[in-house]
Amino acid sequence: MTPQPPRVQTTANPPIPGGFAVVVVAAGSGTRLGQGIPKALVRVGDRTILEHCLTGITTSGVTADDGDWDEGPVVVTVPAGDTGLTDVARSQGAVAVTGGADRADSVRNALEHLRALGCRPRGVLVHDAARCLAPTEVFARVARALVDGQEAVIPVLPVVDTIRAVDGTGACQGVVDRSGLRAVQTPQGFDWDLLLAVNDAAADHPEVSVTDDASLVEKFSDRTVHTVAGDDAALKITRPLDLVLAEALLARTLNRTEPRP
Ligand SMILES: Nc1ccn([C@@H]2O[C@H](COP(=O)(O)OP(=O)(O)OP(=O)(O)O)[C@@H](O)[C@H]2O)c(=O)n1
Ligand SMILES: C[C@](O)(CO)[C@H](O)COP(=O)(O)O
Repeated sequence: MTPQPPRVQTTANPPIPGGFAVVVVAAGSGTRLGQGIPKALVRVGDRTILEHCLTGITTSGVTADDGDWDEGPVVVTVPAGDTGLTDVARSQGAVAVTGGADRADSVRNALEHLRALGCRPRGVLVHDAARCLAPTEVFARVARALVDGQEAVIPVLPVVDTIRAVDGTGACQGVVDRSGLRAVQTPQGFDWDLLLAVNDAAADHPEVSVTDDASLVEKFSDRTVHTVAGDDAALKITRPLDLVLAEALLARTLNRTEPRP
C-alpha cells in the first residue's frame, strides 16, 4: 500500500500504529499447567486463553488498517491434529497453522505461511498465547518503538529475586548481579525482513536452540534488540499458580470496566 501522509494527532497519546502482522504461538501442550488439554484451550474466567489473547490483539489496534497500512493478518500456531483452537482462531478472523516441535519451529511455520501469502506488513509481532492478558499498553510500546525506527523490540521487567549460579551438585557459585538483568515477555516486535532473514539463517543451524525470537536476531544478525517496559499482567500462564493469578487479574479488570448494576 502507498504510504499516506501522517494523520493529525488529536489526543495526548499518539494513536497506536496498525498494519502489523501478528504470530500467536499456541501449539504448546501445557505440560506444566497439567490440565490435560492444550493450554490455550484452558479457560480463564468465561473464555479460553486463546480467546483472551486474540481479543487483546484486536483491542490493541496493532493489526488494524490505520490509514497508513492495510490490516495485518493474525496467524495462530496450533498442535498437530487440533480442531478446537483452530475453531477459536477462525471465529476471531485469524488463520490457524500447525505448529512445530518447539516454539521456534512453530514461529517459523507461521512465518512461512505469511510469506506464502505474499504479505508485506508494517512489521511483525510474535506473541505467546500463554501471555493472554498482556495489556494494550505493552502492544503500544512495542509497536511505537518499531515505528520510531527500532528493528527488534522486546518488553522486559526488572528481576525481583536474588539470582545465584549453581553447579551440577546444587552448590552455589555466587550471586549474579541482577541490576543488569531483565525478565523477558512478549509481544516481541520485529522488522518484517529482519525476522524472515534470521529465521532463514536459523533453519540452516538446527543445533542452535533459542527460547525467544529476539535471540535469533542476536545470533544471526548484527542488529540490536531494544527493550521497552513490560507489565506484570503479561505474565506467562505456565504453572497452576499462574492460572490463579490470571483469574484474579481478570476479575480486577472486569470490576474496573463493567458498569455497576
Ligand atoms: N511447540 C511449541 C511449544 C510452545 N508453543 C507456544 O509457545 C508459548 C510459550 O510456551 P510455554 O508457555 O512454555 O507453553 P507450553 O510449551 O505449552 O508449556 P509446557 O512446557 O509446560 O508444555 C505458548 O503459548 C505455547 O503454546 C508453540 O507454539 N509451539
Ligand atoms: C518467549 C518467552 O515467553 C519470553 O519469556 C519465553 O522464552 C518462552 O519460553 P518457554 O520455555 O517456551 O516457556
